[in-house]
Amino acid sequence: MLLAIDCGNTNTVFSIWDGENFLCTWRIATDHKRTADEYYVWLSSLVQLHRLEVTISEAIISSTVPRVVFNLRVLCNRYYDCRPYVVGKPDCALPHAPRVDQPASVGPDRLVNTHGAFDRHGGDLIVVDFGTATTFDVVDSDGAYIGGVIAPGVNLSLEALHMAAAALPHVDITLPEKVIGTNTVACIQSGVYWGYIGLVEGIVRQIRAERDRPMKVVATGGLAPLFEQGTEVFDAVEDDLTMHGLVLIFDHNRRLESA
Ligand SMILES: Nc1ncnc2c1ncn2[C@@H]1O[C@H](COP(=O)(O)OP(=O)(O)O)[C@@H](O)[C@H]1O
Ligand SMILES: CC(C)(COP(=O)(O)O)[C@@H](O)C(=O)NCCC(=O)O
Ligand SMILES: [K+]
Repeated sequence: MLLAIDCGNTNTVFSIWDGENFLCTWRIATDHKRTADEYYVWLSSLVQLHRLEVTISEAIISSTVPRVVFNLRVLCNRYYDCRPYVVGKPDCALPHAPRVDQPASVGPDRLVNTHGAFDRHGGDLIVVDFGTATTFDVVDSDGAYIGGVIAPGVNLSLEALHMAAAALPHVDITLPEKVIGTNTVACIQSGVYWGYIGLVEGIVRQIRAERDRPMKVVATGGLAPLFEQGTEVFDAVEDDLTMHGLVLIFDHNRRLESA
């Protein structure tokens, strides 16, 4: 079975793929100080709790946080006796090479997302991922990542308002009932929610104009379903897009090795 690990700046997601299905998906806060032993204790107790029959013998990692990769590699070597593929490293091949100024500096999560989305939807896509940052990744007709947009994430924007303005509390994002807020919390929620809807719709419109062709929009990330309620701009919302991309990239490398 394959252990697929997607490490973002806020959360790290672990999924186990049995060749046909994901048996489980679990999240842990990203923390570069976490050791291989700590990951293993956490993972194996969840496996036990869910009474899963699991034998991990292969692994693939995508990480936007370079320092966590060392301990994740140790986890795979020590406890699962395997050498993981790490997306973005030279020994992990990609089916579609990115066409940008510095391919090596593209966030691996973005490359994984574009592979997952291209496989499901074909070319000329915009992939929107609501993570710590909100990213827009443009996929060409042949599946290559050709650039995109990085905007501050929803929770970062809320946190920045709270940090910079003495009278503004920390609030959580929700779908506001109205645009005009009648108290401080409602005003902030409206500004971030509808501001974000405007950001997403505006960027999508401008990307389509720049590319001058029809493009599908696929959204992913924990907050995608919330934003889907306020706009018609998404053609699909898929919470397993990154994991799907990781499985595809893993299979591609396996095929290359056995060829
Ligand atoms: N369902 C959700 N509801 C509210 N906030 C969420 C949800 N899912 C994720 N978040 C928040 O969105 C932010 C980005 O989360 P995540 O997608 O895990 O980011 P990353 O991939 O950068 O680690 C985090 O602040 C997280 O707490
Ligand atoms: C843009 C990101 C911070 C998004 O990370 P995330 O929100 O998933 O934690 C990450 O993809 C990254 O560090 N990218 C490197 C720069 C680039 O993609 O061009
Ligand atoms: K992201």
